[in-house]
Amino acid sequence: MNTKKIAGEKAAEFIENGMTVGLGTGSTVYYTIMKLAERVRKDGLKIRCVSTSSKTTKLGEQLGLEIFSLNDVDYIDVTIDGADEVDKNFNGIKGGGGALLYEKLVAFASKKVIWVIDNSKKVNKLGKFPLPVEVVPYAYTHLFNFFMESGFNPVLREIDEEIFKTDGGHYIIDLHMGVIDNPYEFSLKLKDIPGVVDIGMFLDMTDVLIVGNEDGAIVKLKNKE
Ligand SMILES: O=C[C@H](O)[C@H](O)[C@H](O)COP(=O)(O)O
Repeated sequence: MNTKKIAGEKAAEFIENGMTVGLGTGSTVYYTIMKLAERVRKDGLKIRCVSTSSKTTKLGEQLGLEIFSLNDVDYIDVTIDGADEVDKNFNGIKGGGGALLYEKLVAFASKKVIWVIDNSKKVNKLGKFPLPVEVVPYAYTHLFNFFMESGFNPVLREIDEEIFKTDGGHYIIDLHMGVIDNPYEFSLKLKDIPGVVDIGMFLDMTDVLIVGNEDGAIVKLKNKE
């Protein structure tokens, strides 16, 4: 049973004719994008999309979805995205695929944000998943050393022995922190460091969580059981 598919496809049901839709990045929202493209093709669903990464743009365009730049829309009705871990308050860590900055910008421009995850992503406290920090390349060695001295266990993200570069042209340093007891305080502290562009901690940004299970998708609304 593909629980990512179950969650991803369920989220597509939230999209209606005429909407501007934010398309997240990753292997779960992939199924949402596939389903939306099918509805566009078969049912004549009319939507405008805004993408959160070059990967998603490529996929969307291949499937015939109309992709607009974020600056060309006034707002986004609904954004659907994945997450790397999510706590009971719908706060989460994202950026495992490196798309955190654009994902956060798209989420910020959205009236509603839906996350699609499988059961394994639910946590009591954030921090098990390494926290991605997107940094300006000009200063990355200094930021790395600072994180090291602070005891944050930093790892510079590389792919095929090359430093990974985000769509925004930045680098990512993943912090292996363990449990983060006060995410709000820690988020402010990190974002205050010069050269930190953004971090993969998404606090109070998500309205609906869709969790894929073996026996179907569970839809949870924020602050309601
Ligand atoms: O940068 C990537 C994104 O934040 C993804 O949404 C996140 O990593 C979850 O991806 P997946 O659904 O593939 O686990």
